[in-house]
Formats: sequence, structure tokens, C-alpha cells
Amino acid sequence: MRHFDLIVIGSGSGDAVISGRPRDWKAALVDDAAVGFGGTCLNVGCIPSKMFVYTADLAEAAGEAGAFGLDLPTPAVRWQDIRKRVFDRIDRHSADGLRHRRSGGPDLTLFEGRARFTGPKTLLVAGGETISADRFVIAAGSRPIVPEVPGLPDAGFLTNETVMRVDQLPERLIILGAGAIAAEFAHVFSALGVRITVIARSGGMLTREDGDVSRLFTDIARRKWDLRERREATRVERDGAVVRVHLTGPGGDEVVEGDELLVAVGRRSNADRLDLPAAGVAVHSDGRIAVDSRQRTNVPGIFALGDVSSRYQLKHVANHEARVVAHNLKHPDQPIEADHRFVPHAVFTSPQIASVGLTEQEARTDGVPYVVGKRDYAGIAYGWAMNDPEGFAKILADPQTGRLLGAHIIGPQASALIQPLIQAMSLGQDAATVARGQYWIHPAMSELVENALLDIPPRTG
Ligand SMILES: Cc1cc2nc3c(=O)[nH]c(=O)nc-3n(C[C@H](O)[C@H](O)[C@H](O)COP(=O)(O)OP(=O)(O)OC[C@H]3O[C@@H](n4cnc5c(N)ncnc54)[C@H](O)[C@@H]3O)c2cc1C
Ligand SMILES: NC(=O)c1ccc[n+]([C@@H]2O[C@H](COP(=O)([O-])OP(=O)(O)OC[C@H]3O[C@@H](n4cnc5c(N)ncnc54)[C@H](O)[C@@H]3O)[C@@H](O)[C@H]2O)c1
Repeated sequence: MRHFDLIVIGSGSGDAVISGRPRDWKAALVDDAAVGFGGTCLNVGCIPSKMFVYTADLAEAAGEAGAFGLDLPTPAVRWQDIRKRVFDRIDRHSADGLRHRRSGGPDLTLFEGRARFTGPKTLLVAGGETISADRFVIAAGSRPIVPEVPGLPDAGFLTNETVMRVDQLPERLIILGAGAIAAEFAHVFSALGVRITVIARSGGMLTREDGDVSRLFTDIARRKWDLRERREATRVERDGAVVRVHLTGPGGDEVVEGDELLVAVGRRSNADRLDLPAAGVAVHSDGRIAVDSRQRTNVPGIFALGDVSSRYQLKHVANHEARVVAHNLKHPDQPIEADHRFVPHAVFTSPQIASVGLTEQEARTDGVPYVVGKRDYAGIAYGWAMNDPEGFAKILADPQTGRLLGAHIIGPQASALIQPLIQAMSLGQDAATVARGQYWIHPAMSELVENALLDIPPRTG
């Protein structure tokens, strides 16, 4: 049996652990390239989706240029070229990564294909070989959840793994789900001229965001798309080129029709495909591998990171956890802990959304005292320049100390604007210090954040 110092399962964020291993270790990387070498973010997630979002933002801006006195023609959409720009780059990067790892040198072996545990420290890889190691890092990611709706498998459907590579733009796209993937792809495809129907189980879209943000986004979505709220899909059928989704909701039964159906109802950990009981690795009730603050599983020497174990399915979290694991492998006597205190996220839809920390509803439910500062883009000079009528920044702070508890922005460049607030929370700065302790460039968009901070009532402590 070939034995290694370290085996990493997963070429997404796990690849960084391979790069950061001690130089004298004999290591193996195992990956089935189910979505392409390099994992989800590179091949079917963050990166290509944001490249499409940028194109969609341009198309949308062209459509809105009339309000600025510019009468531009409706953009002619060359889908094949849009797709080519994205995947020429993505596929080259993935292929380069694979080539690099295939020629990894004497100390690195790449095993291509799906692996599963056969014992506490033994792994069965493709081709029937069993390999073993002193240490394992499980970075096996997650996959789309496919809900059990009668007729769905036969009707055929898209997921984030396939929707970006369709050969033709559909005229009508139905999206099942109303979360991050739904919001981003509804924007992408509607900006390119596709008619969108979104099927939401609850009364709104992005309902985990702060209530004010979710309500505004839902209002905007209702204006742009056919948003069916409080609906359950009961059956799916395909009739030639048409896909029909049967729904039940407050108004009774109804049917929506489209050319394609995108399923975006969440993602589940790939832990169930690893035969973890053979290794004795414990999982949570939702299937994620259980880890402690040092990213250790219950089995000594086996670590896990990223979507396979994290309650945050976000690439910056997976990267952070990979750094923690790499450190703890190298320095077992000086271990560090993962910092999940202030995990931000952004939804790259239109308008953009970004968030960190407590939402107002969470603060209320948890009984956390708070005050709010809130300012509109419409109230800052750059907001006038952009004609933004609805977006805002909202900040929650501790009334006594002025420390930030949460921040939520909906509007242009929200994902970049929020960074000083993430920094303030991470470094424990209070609102007045952040607002008054530095210059804010005039008349930049960042004045939105400055003004929201200044809107927070003076601290009482
Ligand atoms: C459409 C979409 C957009 C997203 N956008 C963003 C965004 O804008 N920002 C953000 O922060 N996050 C975003 N995410 C989330 C982000 O992509 C994930 O959190 C991140 O990629 C997870 O990385 P990972 O290393 O845990 O898993 P992955 O990158 O999925 O890597 C896991 C690897 O392990 C392999 N594997 C699994 N099981 C086995 C096995 N048994 N044997 C061998 N190999 C195996 C898989 O094939 C895969 O290559 C997005 C996700 C999606 C789907
Ligand atoms: N910009 C980003 O950071 C980004 C973008 C896309 C995806 N992601 C990551 O990928 C993950 C998965 O995205 P997602 O949009 O699939 O999940 P999500 O959890 O964001 O949203 C899932 C949606 O599906 C609905 N839903 C759940 N089960 C359903 C069912 N059986 N029938 C109908 N609707 C159902 C939920 O109510 C919700 O609206 C996200 O949690 C996020 O972490 C991140």
C-alpha cells in the first residue's frame, strides 16, 4: 500500500493546502474533477458567474442610459461570444492547474477519480488502489440539492453546473428557488433579454438578508420578473421544447411555462459520498463534517474545510479555513483557530447586496440592544450622478459602545463599499472612530458609508 504524509481530497480550496505543505512531505491530491479541476468556485461558481454578471451589468446599464440623455440601441446579445469570453479563460486556468498537479514531481501524486474511505486512515481511489496517510484533509465541497418533485428528473433541468454553458439563450427561464443563485442568474439572464419566472417558497427573495434589504430587493424583483411567492412545485413535465412547472400556492393551483428550468434550492455537503463511517468521522445532522475551531474532525489527523464542513458556503471562508489547516499541519504545537466572527457575503445581482454581522431581525430575536444608522444613495452626490433612487446602507451598532454589530448595503458596488465596515467590526472599532478618524474622499460613493456611520445616534456608554 502506498503511504503518504498527507492526502488532500478536493482540488478546490484543498489545493492551497497542497501548496502550503512542508517541503519534505510526500503528499497526494485526490480529485474527481466532477465540475472540472479546481473545484466549484473556478469552474461552476463564483468566478464564471461574476464574469457573466459583469456582462449583464453592462447590458442593463445600456438599457438605462436613456435616463442620462443617451439613447443607445438595445444591445444585440451574442451569447456564444459572451460564453466564450468566460470559459476560454476559466477552462484554460483549470487545464493549467491540472497539468501543473499532474507533473507534481516526486513528492506529489495526483489521483484522478472519486475516492472513499475504507478505514480510519485508508482511502480507495479510482482504479482500485488503496492508499494511506498519516494526515488527511477533506475538502470535498458541496453539490446542488435536487428536490423531490415528481417529473423533475425526466423533464430535465439545469443547475449552476450547466446553466452557464447552455448552447442557446432560452427565451423563457424558470428558476426554482429564491436565494443567492436565483438572484444572480435571474439578473444575468434577464439583462440578456430572457424572460424570468422565479418560484419562491416564502414571501420574497433573499429572505435571510436584513428585512429592509430583502423587502426592497423583492419589490424590485416583482417589477422585473414574474415572481411567484409562497408557491410549492408539485410536478414538472416537459412537452417538446416547453417545460411546465405545476405550482400550488395561496391562490390555488397554477402552471408556469418556460424553455429551461434552473434548480437553485441550496447545496449539500459531499461528505455522504466519502464513506465516512469507515473512517469514523462524525457529521452534523445536515450532513456536514463536524470540525472544531482548528478545523479538526473527531478523528486525530483528519481535518476538513470548506463547503464539506462549513456552515458558510463561501469561497473566502473556504480559503480562510485552508490557511488555518495549512498552518496547523505545519505547526501542531502552535495551532491557530478559524475566525468565523464576522463573515461577510455579497450577492452579485442587481442591485448588488452586501452584508456582515447581525441583521435587524436577528438582533431583535436575540435580544441584542442596537441603534441604527441608515442613509440612501440618493442622499450622496455620487448617488445623484448615478440616479440611484432606492439603494441604502444600514448599520447596526451597540448603543453603549458604538461598536458595529452589522452592516447591510443594497445598491451599486455594495460588495466593495462594505469593506471598511467589515474591517471596523474585525478590528473592534466604534462607529464614531471609523466615521471621524479618517478622510472620506468627496464626492465618492464611499460617502454613503460615512453618512450611515454619522447617522448612528451618539453612544451612551
Ligand atoms: C453559482 C455559484 C456562485 C457562487 N458565488 C460565490 C461568490 O460570489 N462568492 C463566494 O464567496 N462564494 C461563492 N460561491 C460558493 C463557493 O463556490 C464555494 O463556497 C467554494 O467553491 C467551496 O470550495 P470547496 O473547496 O469547499 O469545494 P470545491 O471547490 O467544490 O472543491 C471540492 C472538490 O472535491 C472534489 N470531490 C468531491 N468529492 C470527492 C471524492 N469523493 N473524491 C474525489 N474528489 C472529490 C470535487 O469534485 C471538487 O473538485 C458560489 C457557488 C455557486 C454554486
Ligand atoms: N455571491 C455569493 O456569495 C454566492 C452566489 C451564489 C451561491 N452562493 C453559495 O451557494 C449556496 C447555494 O446557493 P442557492 O441559491 O442554491 O441556495 P440558498 O440557500 O441561497 O437559497 C435557496 C433557496 O431555495 C429555496 N428552497 C429550498 N428548498 C426548496 C424547495 N424544496 N423548493 C423550492 N424552493 C426551495 C429557499 O427558500 C431559498 O430561497 C449559497 O448558500 C451560497 O453560500 C454564494
